[in-house]
This record gives sequence, C-alpha cells and structure tokens, in this order.
Amino acid sequence: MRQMIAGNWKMNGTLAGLSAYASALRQGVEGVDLLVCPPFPLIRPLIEALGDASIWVGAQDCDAKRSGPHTGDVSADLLAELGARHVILGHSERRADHGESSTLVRDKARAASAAGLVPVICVGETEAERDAHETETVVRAQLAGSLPDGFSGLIAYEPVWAIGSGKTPSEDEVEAMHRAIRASLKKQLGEAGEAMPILYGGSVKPANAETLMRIPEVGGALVGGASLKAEDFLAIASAAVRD
Ligand SMILES: O=C(CO)COP(=O)(O)O
Repeated sequence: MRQMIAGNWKMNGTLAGLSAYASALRQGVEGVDLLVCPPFPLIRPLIEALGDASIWVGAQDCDAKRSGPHTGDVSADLLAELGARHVILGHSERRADHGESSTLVRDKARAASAAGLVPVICVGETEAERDAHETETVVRAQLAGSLPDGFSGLIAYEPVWAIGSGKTPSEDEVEAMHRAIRASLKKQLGEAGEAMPILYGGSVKPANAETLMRIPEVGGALVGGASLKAEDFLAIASAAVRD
C-alpha cells in the first residue's frame, strides 16, 4: 500500500513563503500520498497555491463542538468548507500545552468525522514513561481513550522524546510499537483496524527516512521540522514506499 507523508508545520510558515513552497511541492513525487498541515490561516491560501496538484491540505486541530460561543476555536465544519481534508488530533504538544485529554481527542475525532474530515490521531510516550517501561501501556490507553467507536482515519505514533530532538527509536523499537498499535486497533475496531495506516513521527529527516519507511507496519511519516523546507519534505517523500 502506498505510504502517506504528512507535514505538520506547527506554529510556523508565512503567507509570504507559500508560493515558493507550493511551486516546489507541485513537482511532486509519484505513488505517495502527500499532506501538508499549516496553521489555520494558511489553509485556504495553501490550497489555492497548490492548485490542481494532488496534494492534500489539512489542519492541526479542530474543536469538539460544531459551532457556538467558543472564542478562538475553529470548527471541523469550517475546516471542511475551506477545503481541508485531514485534521491532526491529540498531538502531544496539544496534550501538553493545552491539557487535552484522550476523551477530548475522541470528541474532536467525532466532530471531525461528522464534518467529513479524516482524523490523524497522535499517540506516544514521554521519555519518563519510556524509562519506566510503560510505553505500550501508555500508548494502548491513549488509543482506547482517543478513538471513537467505529473510528475511521489514521494513527500517528510519535514518541514525545523523539519530537524535535534528532533522536529516534531503533528500527526494532519502531516495529514493535507499530505491531502493538496494530494489535490494539484490531481489538478495538475489528476488521477496520487491520488496514488503518500507522504513521511514524519524531525527527524524520531525509537522512533516516528510507530506513524508517521500510519498517514493517510503518504506513508513512508525520514530519515536523523537515516539512518546512519543500526540498526536505520531497526528499522524505521520495523514500516512501510506492504502491
Ligand atoms: O511532532 C512532529 C510531527 O507532528 C515531529 O516533529 P519533528 O519532525 O520536528 O521531530
């Protein structure tokens, strides 16, 4: 199955820089699904800059409620109307910076699906949890709490300690965690859990992408820092597995 290479710009990117980025990306890479998730205000301009290129644009969060008096929040319905296709939910930075619980992530996933967006739900352990040998327990609990019944979307396994640190788990560790996540998905979702893509995220770079993307059960990458430069993002996409 072809892999998905997704870029999470986080709180980076400018309107001024969009057109150069989009034209570099428009050269594209065949046989790989590409997704870019810029900050909310850049979603529509990025879609327009990408034009007819088959590159998806997504958001980094949405609210759990459909509309109403929630100052500063953005609904899934509006994101869908803007042309976003995916939404990242439960990123560890939102879990940490905004105190988002798995229950809230689950409610957001429901709102996203109801609006026709594809949720990309993030899970992953902190360094302290890893040191305490709690990685699988933590990730299993995050999946159990964050995925609504009948969930349809993608999962991103992002060890918190690997994000922006230049450190990655070993190939065996990535494989073991992706297999553990697959087992949880099958248990929770039945048949739907068998083919659900599980992306790896955390210090994916052009230099390690080929190794990471060939690990069994890795369905693609969720890329932070390296997605900000179109050349690096495309180099990572070139390392992805084709269909
Ligand atoms: O958090 C990430 C993507 O969501 C990963 O970030 P880095 O690729 O910068 O480590």
